[in-house]
Amino acid sequence: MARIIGLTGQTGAGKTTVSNVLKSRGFDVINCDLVAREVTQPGTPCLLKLTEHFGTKILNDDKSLNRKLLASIVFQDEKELRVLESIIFSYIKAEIQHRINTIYMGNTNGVVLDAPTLFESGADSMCNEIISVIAPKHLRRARIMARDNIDNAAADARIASQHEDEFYTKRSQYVLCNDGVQQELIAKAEQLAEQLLRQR
Ligand SMILES: CC(C)(COP(=O)(O)OP(=O)(O)OC[C@H]1O[C@@H](n2cnc3c(N)ncnc32)[C@H](O)[C@@H]1O)[C@@H](O)C(=O)NCCC(=O)NCCS
Ligand SMILES: Nc1ncnc2c1ncn2[C@@H]1O[C@H](COP(=O)(O)OP(=O)(O)OP(=O)(O)O)[C@@H](O)[C@H]1O
Repeated sequence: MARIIGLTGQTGAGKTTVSNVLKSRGFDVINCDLVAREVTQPGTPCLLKLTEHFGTKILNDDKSLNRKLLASIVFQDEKELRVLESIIFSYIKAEIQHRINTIYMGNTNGVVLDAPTLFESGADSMCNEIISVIAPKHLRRARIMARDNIDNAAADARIASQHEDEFYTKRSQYVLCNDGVQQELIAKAEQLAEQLLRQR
């Protein structure tokens, strides 16, 4: 059985930065944002269910999901976000389980599930241990505005749909705070990787 390590935290906190360090130390990483994209490719049963609820307005001309439009709907309206999650989470979890069963059967230091909605989706139950990355809200806002080219309102809407620090920290064995320069987070992640490798 592969060792499964959950990696979670708020948008812009620094999960990808940490998962890149863990990858460089021999851990395999499943990026659940990318899994969510895969399960909503054109023609998939998940995308069909989403259009049944949200309408075909969420599709681009080439039948792919208009992510920006869906984001503008669900991050403004908690009820719609819950509907999206009630449809998509089961597909995401099935794909994660499939990858763990088929791809990571072999030699691995561990599989990292990089998932902003690790607890909300129930994927935390697949994990042996959990790392949270936290950072002050104003830093997260600035980071995602720059990274995703979104305005203040869109950044705040996304942030507001997530939880406060304590939600993540009290459910995690390891907490990394990313309130300094990125190199500091990388150093903390390197240290944690050492610790995880020692515990193998
Ligand atoms: C709403 C969608 C279409 C917006 O797509 P978009 O390309 O604009 O953003 P992307 O997927 O890159 O997500 C960016 C960030 O938004 C945050 N976010 C995404 N989904 C959620 C959610 N359900 N609740 C809170 N925050 C979320 C995360 O921090 C994520 O890293 C997309 O985020 C989505 O399908 N979300 C539901 C699935 C999900 O929970 N994915 C997270 C992986 S488990
Ligand atoms: N300490 C830091 N100082 C400056 N920029 C940072 C720092 N940490 C991360 N960043 C940058 O902020 C952005 C968000 O970081 P990252 O992508 O690692 O967050 P995330 O937790 O994966 O976010 P999301 O859940 O939105 O995908 C990235 O562009 C990253 O390069």
